Amino acid sequence: MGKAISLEGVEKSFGAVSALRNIALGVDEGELFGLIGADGAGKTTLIRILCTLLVADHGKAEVLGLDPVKEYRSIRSRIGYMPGTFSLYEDLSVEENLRFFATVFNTTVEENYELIRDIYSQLEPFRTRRAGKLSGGMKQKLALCCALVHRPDLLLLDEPTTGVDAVSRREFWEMLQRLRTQGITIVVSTPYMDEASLCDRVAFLQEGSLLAIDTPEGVTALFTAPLFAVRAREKHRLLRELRGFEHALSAYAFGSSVHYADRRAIASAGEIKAHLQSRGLQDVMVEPVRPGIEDTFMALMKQGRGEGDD
Ligand SMILES: Nc1ncnc2c1ncn2[C@@H]1O[C@H](COP(=O)(O)OP(=O)(O)OP(=O)(O)O)[C@@H](O)[C@H]1O
Repeated sequence: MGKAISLEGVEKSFGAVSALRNIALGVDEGELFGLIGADGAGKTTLIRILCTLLVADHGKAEVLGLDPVKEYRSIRSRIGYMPGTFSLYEDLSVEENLRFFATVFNTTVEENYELIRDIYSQLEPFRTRRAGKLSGGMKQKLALCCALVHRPDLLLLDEPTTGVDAVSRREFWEMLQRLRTQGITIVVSTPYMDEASLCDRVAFLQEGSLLAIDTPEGVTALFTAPLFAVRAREKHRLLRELRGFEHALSAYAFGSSVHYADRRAIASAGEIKAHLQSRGLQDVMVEPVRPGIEDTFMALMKQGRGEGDD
């Protein structure tokens, strides 16, 4: 299988800020690839380099086998890009926006209708409505249609689900899964760690550095410490006590419980419970849990900040 994207030693700085440091990654054709990272991690910078809107300071980049500097025109005609902020014409209707993007790419909505039919059918009832008057979820769907209308080989989506409600978020990912089966390579950035598990592979970025790149299962396998879900009546105190426990590797709030990782190879729930009770905590419950992708990201972030097990 060919590579849709290949980066080696890519660097980008803005003044004193290193937005990307020594990035090496490859994305296979047909992959659904996630770029996961918090605000400021470098996701937007990376996507802008891939869609030829920014030039890297150093390193080698290839997009669809082409050079983003010398062959930016060819790349632009073969990619679909959805920026993080709403970029459509708010004064044009749904239908007019779509026709506009089709015309810019020398095609027609009819020519590639099959590709967008699923998504566009949900927008059809609002086709004469101005884009600016659509709900957040509907705006995202229209932006996706506009990015797809010329049947790109590579789709670059910058935080498409940020600020979108949970139902629209799920629907959006279902759309991406369907698009992948149509042979389109998709790179999608997100600050939501739970979305990582929906990708074929993910790259995890922190402060411009790549901390891990693997399948969701591969990332999860990096977490090897004994892990427990712990509850008690006073959650804040529980967190403090767990962090202060002499064997603690880490403890962080996780939904309604606290996930506690122990730095020893083997640790027992009974011992941790007894310790917390001896510290005066009430209604303590401790049970072993399997690490998920979010646990691994939390651990990688901690190591990335130099707070790893020392
Ligand atoms: N044009 C610019 N001028 C100066 N600094 C910039 C510029 N663009 C990005 N940065 C800085 O580079 C770093 C990476 O930013 P980037 O936008 O790529 O991160 P991100 O992961 O996309 O996060 P966000 O969700 O906030 O967009 C940040 O520290 C940001 O402030």
